[in-house]
Amino acid sequence: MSPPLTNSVDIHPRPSGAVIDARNLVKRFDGMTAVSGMSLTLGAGEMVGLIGPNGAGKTTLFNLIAGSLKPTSGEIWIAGRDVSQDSPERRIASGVGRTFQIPRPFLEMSVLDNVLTGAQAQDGERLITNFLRPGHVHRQEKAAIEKARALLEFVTLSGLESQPARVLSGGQRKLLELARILMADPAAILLDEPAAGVNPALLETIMERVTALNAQGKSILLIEHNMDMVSRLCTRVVAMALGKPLAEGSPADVAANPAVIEAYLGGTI
Ligand SMILES: Nc1ncnc2c1ncn2[C@@H]1O[C@H](COP(=O)(O)OP(=O)(O)OP(=O)(O)O)[C@@H](O)[C@H]1O
Repeated sequence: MSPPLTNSVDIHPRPSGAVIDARNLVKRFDGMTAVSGMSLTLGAGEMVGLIGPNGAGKTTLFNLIAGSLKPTSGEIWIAGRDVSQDSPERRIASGVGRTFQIPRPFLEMSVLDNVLTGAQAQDGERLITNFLRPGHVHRQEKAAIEKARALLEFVTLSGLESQPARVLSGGQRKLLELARILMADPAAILLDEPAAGVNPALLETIMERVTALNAQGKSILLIEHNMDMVSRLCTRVVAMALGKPLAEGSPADVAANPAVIEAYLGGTI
């Protein structure tokens, strides 16, 4: 069972056991506060929905967890370690992968090569190893290609591996991005609106693949406006508004919460 949601200060002085533990995060941009005291935990194997009206601060929270933004204050712990000052690359190595609302693959690169860009830096990228141990480097590259192919099969894009990524539809690009982040074997995955702009058939595929990943033990934090998807996938939902937690509970309870309804109707923003 995960610790309850709270926005009080310094409630977890020690590691909490959660895969992701965001503590009292604040992010100010010039003249505006996008996240203003947000805490949440993601437990091992959990799939949690993060909802809230436009501008609530959900994507900014993802950016803080993934490390593309540094918090004004507050802490981010991943797998029991304070990563607040770590680079995005180190956070990937710590086990967090994130997707974007609008994926930006390398359009002229093949689908397979796009997936390979998600591999953690390999020895082959170090000149000295290339020179001293070419056989080892070759085996690593072969293993990476096999893994990328298996992931393309998992996301149902195998038939397109040699095509340039520009031929993919919006939904297929989301699946490609999922395969790319899986190359780094993340324990926790942050999905930013996987349903947005995706046709219904591919949406089912995305939902199935996300369910399969969770069944494999991946912890998943899902930003999504599609409440049907959230209700089908998540057992716990956190609602935020104005950069803060607003409600937490089962999808049905949160959707019926008057403060959440009010926030969506524009009452609190
Ligand atoms: N780099 C930035 N500079 C200035 N303001 C920003 C920046 N990034 C986000 N904001 C502002 O922070 C607030 C929260 O934005 P954010 O994108 O996190 O919300 P969101 O909940 O993800 O919204 P949506 O559901 O529309 O994607 C918004 O008012 C936004 O304009």
